Amino acid sequence: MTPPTPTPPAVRLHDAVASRGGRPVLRGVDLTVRPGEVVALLGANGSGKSTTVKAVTGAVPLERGGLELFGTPLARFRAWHRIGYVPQRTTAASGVPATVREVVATGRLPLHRLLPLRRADRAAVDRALAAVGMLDRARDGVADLSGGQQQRVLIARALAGTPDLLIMDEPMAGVDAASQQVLADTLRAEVARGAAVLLVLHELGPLEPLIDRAVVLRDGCVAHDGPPVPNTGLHALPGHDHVHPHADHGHDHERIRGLLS
Ligand SMILES: Nc1ncnc2c1ncn2[C@@H]1O[C@H](COP(=O)(O)OP(=O)(O)OP(=O)(O)O)[C@@H](O)[C@H]1O
Repeated sequence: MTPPTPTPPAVRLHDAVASRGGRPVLRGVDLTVRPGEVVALLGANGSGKSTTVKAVTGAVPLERGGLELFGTPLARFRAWHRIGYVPQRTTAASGVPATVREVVATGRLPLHRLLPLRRADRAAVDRALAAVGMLDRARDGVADLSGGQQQRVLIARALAGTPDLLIMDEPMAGVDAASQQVLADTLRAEVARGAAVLLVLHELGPLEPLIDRAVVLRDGCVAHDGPPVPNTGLHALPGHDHVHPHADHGHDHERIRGLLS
């Protein structure tokens, strides 16, 4: 009997080299995210985190190396509806004359193209709004929301497409503690249904128990790829009692703490 074909990773970025504004930014990045896995991309300002996730969405071209999404090379990949992307927070939403529901409904566009929303689409939009606690604001204009609320709307837009890969660039930035907990619960549900999650973070915060792997960038290179590291500011939460299987790698931890400072 032939053994079952293993499920390919949701993301396989290998030896990625990319420039921005004519300057080299990624200098050989390897990054793999498997279904059901939550990977945090960490590193100092300017280390290349946003550029890496933009490369994963095909928005930043690679000069060397390769990208496969769900086992398909980027050049042949068409299943963009399988990916939900929440960009780094901007103020771009102010001035957009759309309601919360309209913005979240655009997350269904890749699935139903330009056809009118069907009942299943409307239900998915409602579910996504409820997941981020914004169902009661569905009719409000996005321009009238606070920055943190706009961020939740963008997260709901990504969730509405029930993606197999969810990519979020600093989803916690400017989000209060209660909303961070809402996001943590939402991500837990996404992972439970088998989604892969790639997060750009500065601190793990309430997401810490969900993170399977931390990838730390330094100057466009991967400086660490493994379990999240205690006491780096990532795990320095009160009451943190998570025990790591690699907790004996004291020297590694010292080194990684240095990388993040
Ligand atoms: N559109 C752009 N044009 C030119 N240079 C850019 C552009 N975007 C990013 N860069 C440069 O690329 C480098 C990496 O930026 P990137 O946004 O990937 O870093 P980051 O790790 O996400 O940083 P942060 O934590 O500050 O968000 C920086 O030196 C930045 O100045």
